[in-house]
Amino acid sequence: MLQTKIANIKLANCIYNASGPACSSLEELQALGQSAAGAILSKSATLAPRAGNPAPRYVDTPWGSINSMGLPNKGHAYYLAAAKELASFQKPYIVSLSGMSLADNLKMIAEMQEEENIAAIELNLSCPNLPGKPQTAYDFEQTEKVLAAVFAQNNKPLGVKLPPYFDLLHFEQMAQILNQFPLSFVSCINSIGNGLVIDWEKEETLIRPKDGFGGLGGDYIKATALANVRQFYLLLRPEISVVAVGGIKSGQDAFEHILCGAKAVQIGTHLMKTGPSCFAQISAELTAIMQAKGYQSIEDFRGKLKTAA
Ligand SMILES: C=Cc1c(C(=O)O)[nH]c(=O)[nH]c1=O
Repeated sequence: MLQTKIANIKLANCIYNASGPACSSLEELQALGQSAAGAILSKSATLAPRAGNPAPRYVDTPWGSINSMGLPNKGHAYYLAAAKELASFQKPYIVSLSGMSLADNLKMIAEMQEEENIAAIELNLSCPNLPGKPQTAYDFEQTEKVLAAVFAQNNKPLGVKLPPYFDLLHFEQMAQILNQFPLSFVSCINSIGNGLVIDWEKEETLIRPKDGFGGLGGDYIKATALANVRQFYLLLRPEISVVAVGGIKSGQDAFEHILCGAKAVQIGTHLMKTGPSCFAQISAELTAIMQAKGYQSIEDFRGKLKTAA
């Protein structure tokens, strides 16, 4: 019922984890392997390990979450080595990369090429929490330059993690760039950058880094995520799959993203809040909705959102 394909990668279940929450250590990745998730996606890696920002740097809120983690990770070699350990789960292992420079990204991508247990690379062009570093994907010229350099050397299935866009012209400009490259997928969206959540009783910010400014996830961002999924589904070549992430905590949320055109959906904040059992929860809810509507597979309704009459 829930099987899908991202480019030529088969997933038995179209629901898996978003990069970031609960996917930094081998133990966390193995827990994802043991769960109902259809794939395993790592925390974005840099060339060398990083400690990230001082805590509190991630906080759950009633409407979702706010984070300014600062890209803490165990370094790309760790996630490369993890590939062999995760092969026994027989589900695609995708490595997320977020190098501090184009040179770092190219070096990490080159080292990933020969590892057959890495199904794909998700190149993160949208980390909002590196002080002094703008989100690459908000700079269209730089994005084109990065993708040209990446595809001059990459032969593995590769997609990009995009930030949310809010201007219809930006969707068109970005799609025009992305359509030039042999991308396997785009993952929409990363957190909405630089939100601010306050504890009014203590009269202070919830998180410490960047004076409390951080990426928003969860209910706050679902409507924006749906819009980005829909726009890129309509504007990108059909060979480029759209993977949805943003505000998915139920089968209904997953159904809505697939209706907008998503080939697969990723779970971030809800995974942080409820743990890897969320994949079985959301899978069961989505299956029930599909059965109630008479759909056998996600292709029966994917992308078929109607505009109000
Ligand atoms: C890779 C860094 C990211 C981070 C982070 O490590 O601060 N948080 C996000 O919400 N999105 C990111 O892409």
